[in-house]
Amino acid sequence: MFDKSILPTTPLFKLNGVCWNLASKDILKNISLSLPRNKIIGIIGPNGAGKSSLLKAMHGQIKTSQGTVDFNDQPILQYGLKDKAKQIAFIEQLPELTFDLSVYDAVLAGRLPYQGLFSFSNSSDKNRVLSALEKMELLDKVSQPFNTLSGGEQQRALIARSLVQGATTLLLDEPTNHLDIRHQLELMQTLQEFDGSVIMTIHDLNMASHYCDYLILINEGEVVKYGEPKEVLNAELISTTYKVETVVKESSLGTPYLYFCLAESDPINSAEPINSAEPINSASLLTLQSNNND
Ligand SMILES: Nc1ncnc2c1ncn2[C@@H]1O[C@H](COP(=O)(O)OP(=O)(O)OP(=O)(O)O)[C@@H](O)[C@H]1O
Repeated sequence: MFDKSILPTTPLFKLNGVCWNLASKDILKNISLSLPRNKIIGIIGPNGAGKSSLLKAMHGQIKTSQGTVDFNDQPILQYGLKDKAKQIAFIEQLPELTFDLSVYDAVLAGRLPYQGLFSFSNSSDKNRVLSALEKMELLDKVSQPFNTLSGGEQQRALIARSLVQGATTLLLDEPTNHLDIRHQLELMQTLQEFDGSVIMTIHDLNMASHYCDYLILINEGEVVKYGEPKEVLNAELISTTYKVETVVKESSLGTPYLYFCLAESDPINSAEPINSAEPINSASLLTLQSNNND
């Protein structure tokens, strides 16, 4: 659980001059960031920019070449595995997950950090698992093999495991990957309702604009811009970083909405917008969300 002695104003993560060099390649270059708690923060940038590497550095999965990563005012590399797992859940991209377990057992695995060498799960663990599955609307799948769930259901089961783990910080690597638009919206809504902090890599800039409180735009291992979506999703910055023509409009909710095309075409009138089709028209988005709540 979150350590109550930590002041709410203490950054969740503080990165100071983080560099990661591997085989003479600079994968992360001098990254300094101070990230607030209880927000949804999106890491955006082109393929190979270093988004997943940054997420792994925050989780202490890689030993950076220079600089420090502090989580709740303590170096992430000093956390023991169990202690870290009680606070942070790292959810990788789905294709790498091959649980040969039932949904129940996959979620119960979230209690491992709380168990001793010879202790087994008890009735309170069972209640936690069932309550998390209920929250994620997966109670009817409890005995189903995890591998047979749809991508969206697997993501929800992994979030249930994070809840059972007691983690108040979720680090997610491209959680919307492989999900159809409805499941993407459902997942983002679940993350909005999560009672804690969420940091995720995400490719869909319009989805990021709509759901993230802050964005970190990175390119070639460097932070290009960090701030609120309206500061980061600037046509010039996005055009330069992604090497596409970009036009930014304002959605009816006041968030940036971006149109793209390859250089020298007109982004709005060109035939094929490359990411989410026609405005993630906020009205229809909200209609869908409110339908889900019925
Ligand atoms: N373990 C590794 N060994 C060698 N190179 C690596 C390793 N991890 C990452 N890289 C390289 O670092 C760069 C950044 O990779 P990373 O996966 O962080 O990018 P990304 O922004 O998440 O990309 P994508 O959007 O394609 O998932 C890439 O050039 C990648 O090949």
